[in-house]
Amino acid sequence: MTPAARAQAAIEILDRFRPLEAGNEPMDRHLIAWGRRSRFAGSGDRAAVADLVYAALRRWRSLAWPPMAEDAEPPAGARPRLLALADEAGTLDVLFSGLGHAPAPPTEAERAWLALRRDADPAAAPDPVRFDLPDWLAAPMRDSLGEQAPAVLSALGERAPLDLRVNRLRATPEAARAALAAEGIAAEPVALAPAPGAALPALPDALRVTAGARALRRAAAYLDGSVEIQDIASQAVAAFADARPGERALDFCAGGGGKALALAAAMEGKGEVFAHDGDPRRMSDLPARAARAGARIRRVTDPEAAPPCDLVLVDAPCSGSGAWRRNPDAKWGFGSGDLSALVETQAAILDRAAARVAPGGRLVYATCSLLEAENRAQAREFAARSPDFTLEGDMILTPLEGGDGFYAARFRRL
Ligand SMILES: C[S@@+](CC[C@H](N)C(=O)[O-])C[C@H]1O[C@@H](n2cnc3c(N)ncnc32)[C@H](O)[C@@H]1O
Repeated sequence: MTPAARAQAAIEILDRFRPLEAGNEPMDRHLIAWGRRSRFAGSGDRAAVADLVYAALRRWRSLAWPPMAEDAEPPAGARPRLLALADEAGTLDVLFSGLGHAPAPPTEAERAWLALRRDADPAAAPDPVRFDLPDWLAAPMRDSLGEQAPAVLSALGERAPLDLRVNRLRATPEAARAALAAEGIAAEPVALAPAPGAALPALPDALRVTAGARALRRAAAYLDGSVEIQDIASQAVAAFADARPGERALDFCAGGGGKALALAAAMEGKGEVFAHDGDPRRMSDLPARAARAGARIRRVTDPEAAPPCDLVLVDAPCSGSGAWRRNPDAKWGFGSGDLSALVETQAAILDRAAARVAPGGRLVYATCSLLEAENRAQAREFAARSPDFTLEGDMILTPLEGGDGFYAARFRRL
């Protein structure tokens, strides 16, 4: 497919998706359905179309701002968003050529709108537009992020990097980098960038892929468990939990097991790691992942059956707002009722998980959220109703530190 035909495909996919309407299927299902309908599209085409679609979804509202006239609606549908992206990238005439399967060239009215857009001050847009959020969410997000809000929310509009955690049970960082390089994948050491005066965990095993990302899942270093795909903020949460060799750890919301695997590596294969999830099907890939990583992880369906643990990690179900640059479709369907329901679920999970912590042990609560209600407010309320736990410290990460947005609080049981 030509770049222009890919742009046309992205417009058609987005127009089926309709981001601001309720009850949408996740975008990855739309992309899979398009791939099935479009046998002519190779893997490079599919990746390029997905990139365009996600780029538009991240900035769905600000890309269509400003409207042509003060009292007019912003332009509707995917075409103006793709026009705006192409205009920003300087590829308008290449992508909107009207030749072959390309979208039609910009009309006079569209060119006039793009000129207006180029001259507009983005900071003059209303907050939900400027921050690319559903209307109701702009105020809670601003309250949660304070003066960092504009920078953090603008960073959520960028493509996320691809980070790896070198699995010390299988390889050293040097050996993993060499193995990746032999297959054309460049990966450089990467660290969190703390704000002045802030202390964040060191991540000696973190790498960032700088070239060859598409070959990763076929690379020997990935297939033999030398590296795991894991964002640096997610790695920082595992490091913050401070799992040590010989301990007994329980990952209470293990999902696919990314954090359980990181805990097992930090424990150097010594001790016990249990994994639990409210939906055990979420852990179905874990045995294969653990075998590949050389880690022993025992799945438990009933967490009450697990013995008291030195460390219980609650990587709670949450808005995912810290990772919306990866899943921008999720933010458009996220409602205020969803937030209240999550906050309630998180509190119930914390109470249940706390009962599995041995005296003197740690409870780590984490979310990939940027919202205060799911983060510090949740941790404060747990501390207030749990006299046998003390809050040792917490950590707030945003994309400004270089990874996804995450929160983690560590409590110690008396
Ligand atoms: C943020 S995800 C976990 C991601 C995982 N720890 C990782 O690093 O890949 C949250 C998980 O919590 C699980 N969950 C939801 N409700 C739960 C509950 N009541 N008890 C335990 N787990 C629950 C979800 O099924 C989901 O897999």
